Amino acid sequence: MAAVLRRGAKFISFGSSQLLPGGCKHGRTSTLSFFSSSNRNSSSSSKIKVDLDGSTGIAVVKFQSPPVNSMSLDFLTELSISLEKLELDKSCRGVILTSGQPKIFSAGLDILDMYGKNPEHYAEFWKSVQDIWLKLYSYSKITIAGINGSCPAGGCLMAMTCDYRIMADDPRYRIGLNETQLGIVAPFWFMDTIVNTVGHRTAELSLQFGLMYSPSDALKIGLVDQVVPEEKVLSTATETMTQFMAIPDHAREISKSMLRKPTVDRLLAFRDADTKNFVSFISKDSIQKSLGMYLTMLKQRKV
Ligand SMILES: CCCCC/C=C/C(=O)SCCNC(=O)CCNC(=O)[C@H](O)C(C)(C)COP(=O)(O)OP(=O)(O)OC[C@H]1O[C@@H](n2cnc3c(N)ncnc32)[C@H](O)[C@@H]1OP(=O)(O)O
Repeated sequence: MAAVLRRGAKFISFGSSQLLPGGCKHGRTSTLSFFSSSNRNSSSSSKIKVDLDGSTGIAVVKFQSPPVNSMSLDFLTELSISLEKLELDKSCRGVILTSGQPKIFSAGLDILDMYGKNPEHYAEFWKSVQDIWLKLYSYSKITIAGINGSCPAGGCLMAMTCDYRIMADDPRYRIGLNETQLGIVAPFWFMDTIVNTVGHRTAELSLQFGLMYSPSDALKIGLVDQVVPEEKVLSTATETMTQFMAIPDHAREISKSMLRKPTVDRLLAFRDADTKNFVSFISKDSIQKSLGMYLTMLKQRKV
């Protein structure tokens, strides 16, 4: 247990010194608004803001769940609904996922949804994690992640489901699947996703050590496709989207589907077993204790 905490503490101490600037303040806000005009269609639920430009067919989906865009059940549900609407909208051809929170793309799965709850809650939460992965990994439209901040664990998984990843060139930011550092194990479909992205050998090292990469290292191993100055993340994503859009949709879509279908089918085939595994694993006293200590450490490391 102490070893788990020490490993976790190492990541966290890297986090406080390298990932984030001092004095970072987080506001907790909630908004609900909707407007539409001839070419732009914006909607905003409390955690997800969608801005669809009808003239380009590009939708920007912005995470706005302070403080760190952690993927709670509510966040995942709202994101799933937004993505479903966009997929059905014929005027949308591509989606850019990015963050409206400074310095964070997403802190990954919300640990509070995996800690101190009952088995029914864990099952519901896990199904919503599976659902967002299934939706994004088999999404028919073009998806680009504009990674404008740190991106651990579930945040990295979400970015890896996209067709292309552009990361802000800030050496304090990190991206990777750090689960082992928390004393937990990424499920097989997280593993499949990183293997498909960076290759088997790199994924082996990455997963066992729970490595978190700087933008330049992530570029070297192919975890991200491009690193640009932070202020250019969105414009580069839009330019890249235009290049994808130059390809006939049906040919691109079928190619994507053929490449990804075996991985998607594997989770579909074992979805119930995967949920049971998660519930049983996360309910273990030792795992709950590790997560509790990790949460305490996150809170204590504040300056
Ligand atoms: C068994 C099956 C395996 C399932 C696979 C699991 C996948 C996962 O995604 S697990 C989650 C892994 N995520 C992390 O390890 C990230 C942890 N967070 C951080 O390292 C940092 O918070 C940060 C780098 C993302 C941002 O740092 P900073 O801007 O300094 O913000 P704070 O650390 O002060 O955090 C603010 C606030 O948010 C709480 N928090 C952070 N991450 C999470 C999270 N993933 N879930 C829930 N809550 C989180 C943190 O505790 C602070 O709370 P308060 O003290 O109440 O403000």
